[in-house]
Amino acid sequence: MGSFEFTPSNFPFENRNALLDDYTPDELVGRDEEIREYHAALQPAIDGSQPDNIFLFGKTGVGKTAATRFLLDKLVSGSSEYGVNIHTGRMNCDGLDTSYRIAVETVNAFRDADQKISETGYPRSTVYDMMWDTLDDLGGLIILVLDEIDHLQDDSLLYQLSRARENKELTSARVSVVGISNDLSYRDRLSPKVRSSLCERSINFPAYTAGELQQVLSQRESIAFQNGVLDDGVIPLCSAYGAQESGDARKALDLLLKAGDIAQESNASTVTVEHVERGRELLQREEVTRGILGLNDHERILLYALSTFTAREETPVRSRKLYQRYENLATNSGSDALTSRWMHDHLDELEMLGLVSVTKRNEGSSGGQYKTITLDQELEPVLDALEETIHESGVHTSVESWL
Ligand SMILES: Nc1ncnc2c1ncn2[C@@H]1O[C@H](COP(=O)(O)OP(=O)(O)OP(=O)(O)O)[C@@H](O)[C@H]1O
Repeated sequence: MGSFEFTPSNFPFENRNALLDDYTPDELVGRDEEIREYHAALQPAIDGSQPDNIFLFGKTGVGKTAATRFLLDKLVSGSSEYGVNIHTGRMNCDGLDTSYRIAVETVNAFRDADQKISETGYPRSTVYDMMWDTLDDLGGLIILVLDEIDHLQDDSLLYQLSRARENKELTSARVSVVGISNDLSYRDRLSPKVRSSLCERSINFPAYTAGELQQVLSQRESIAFQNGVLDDGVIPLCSAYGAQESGDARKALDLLLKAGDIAQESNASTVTVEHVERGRELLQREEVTRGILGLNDHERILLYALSTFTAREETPVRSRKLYQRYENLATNSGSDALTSRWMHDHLDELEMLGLVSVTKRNEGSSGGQYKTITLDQELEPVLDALEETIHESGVHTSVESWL
């Protein structure tokens, strides 16, 4: 047995942390147009006036948060240089999903440690009053960034903020809101008044192209890796996969990190395209397992039913046939099958998780519509993950006859 002592072994990395999600590079590449637009929208702040509210939208991993961090850091350092009073507060609405909680967080973000308030126990109007007082005490311009704003269950705070000056709640401070969302339908769900206020300036962050991802990854290469350790094809391949997977820079960076880790574990002398391919396989497996772990028993049985068709190369399968098999497996495992209506709703969820793909088809001259379904992942990792999670339900024994 080896000694298992820990000794530094950085190869192939120079600074592995530069590939982690919380790292913001000094310059952002591949987002010139969006950053120019965002910069212009924030420019009034440095001139001493209030910028419009800004709404940033685009799919996950396209640089919305990174661009915000980057520009607000520059704005705050500019404000001290030019003597303008600017404060910024950033909150993620994923953990703070009501106006009440955001208001408490806003109070606490700007108060000294001994003045912070508890998260519960006040009427909402009291919390709002404390928030107005806190903001007015700061004075000047306050930029509130609400990341994942679509998690906010009510729009009371957004509404109140849009009227705060008009209602004389704020007299010395002005607040601009930056809302960030990857839910493209969020804007349409807002009341017209809140929508027109929040979305005074909307900036779309499109998916990265493979070329833009190459710029992002090459910039990180120089910080994260030792000189010359990446084989030529590594960055183009990670970028191509990232572009294929919804143009997500996070995924492309994760893949580059995984390839580096695999090269390190196998004591290779360079990072190769084979390490990238192996890394991709492992990441896909992890993603499939994570998605399946979050499903309930019936969703897993449904996925199992679809896997049996996939194993026999009988996909795309019509929803009626899939439902029959799901019903069979559920009954055999001793649980009552849910309705076909349930199945249709949950197929949409499985599709959003990237596990299945659903296609609507027309019946032809009779004019009816039906759906066909295929598994959107490799069969083997899906079955592995299902088997890990489905033992107790009794489906496992009944499914084998179908495979
Ligand atoms: N143009 C870029 N240059 C360098 N790194 C980038 C760039 N765009 C994104 N990244 C990096 O990719 C990762 C994801 O980016 P970011 O968090 O900004 O995405 P997002 O659009 O806010 O996604 P989400 O909606 O999931 O929060 C981060 O690690 C970020 O540093």
